[in-house]
Amino acid sequence: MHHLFPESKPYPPYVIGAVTDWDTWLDLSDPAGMPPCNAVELRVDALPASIDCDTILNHWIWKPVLVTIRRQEEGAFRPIPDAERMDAACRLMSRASGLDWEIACMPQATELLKEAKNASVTIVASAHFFDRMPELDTFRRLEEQARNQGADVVKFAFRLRTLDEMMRGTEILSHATGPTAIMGMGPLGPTSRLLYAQLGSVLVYGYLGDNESAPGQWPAHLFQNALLNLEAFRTPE
Ligand SMILES: O=C1C[C@@](O)(C(=O)O)C[C@@H](O)[C@@H]1O
Repeated sequence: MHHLFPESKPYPPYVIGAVTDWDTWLDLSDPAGMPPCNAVELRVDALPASIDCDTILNHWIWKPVLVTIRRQEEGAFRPIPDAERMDAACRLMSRASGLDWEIACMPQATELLKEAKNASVTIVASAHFFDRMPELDTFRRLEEQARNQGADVVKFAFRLRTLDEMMRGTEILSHATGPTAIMGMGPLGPTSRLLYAQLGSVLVYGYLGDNESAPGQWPAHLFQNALLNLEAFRTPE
């Protein structure tokens, strides 16, 4: 399988287009569609329970896919028991380029993560704070834990309320010990995403279709255009 960063070149950041509805996913199977992103995140937990892994695999798309089956405590659209999440991740990994797994659940998923590694599937190890911005120590501890357990990318999403909190995000990036993606949620989320992209966040999440997958995202095409228009991200001749 393809690694999410085929050239081991995470900068400029990859725009991830999050998909939360089946019709948008089906539209992506048209190769002429050209979704405005580098990779598509399929939020399996946002699809109706009637859409099983076989159906998803039968309608796979041509863009690199990051599979996410979010746990309830970190914002799932519908609750999925852990065993079922693990099973679905294992099946979908046969076609995926990346797998998002919560740092809190990594210790129970060592086999799954080992299989992802063996299949060169990028492991995005994540933690989400929908109502607060934790202290820097919390992020450092989570990052260390995630990297020790095989994370390729460590990803944090957090609710931002103040400029101080937004700046704390920049410290996460400056202290990072490997590829890191961070993003703010809430009213300051959109601004933070562009700022963090410029400061080295390796993934920028926007949405495809009509619905955000988290508060504070931009439509993916706006991110893509914005990044292409920033001189910092132009490839030197
Ligand atoms: O974890 C993340 C990041 C995210 O929560 C965001 O804030 O853009 C969006 C989710 O779809 C994704 O799984």
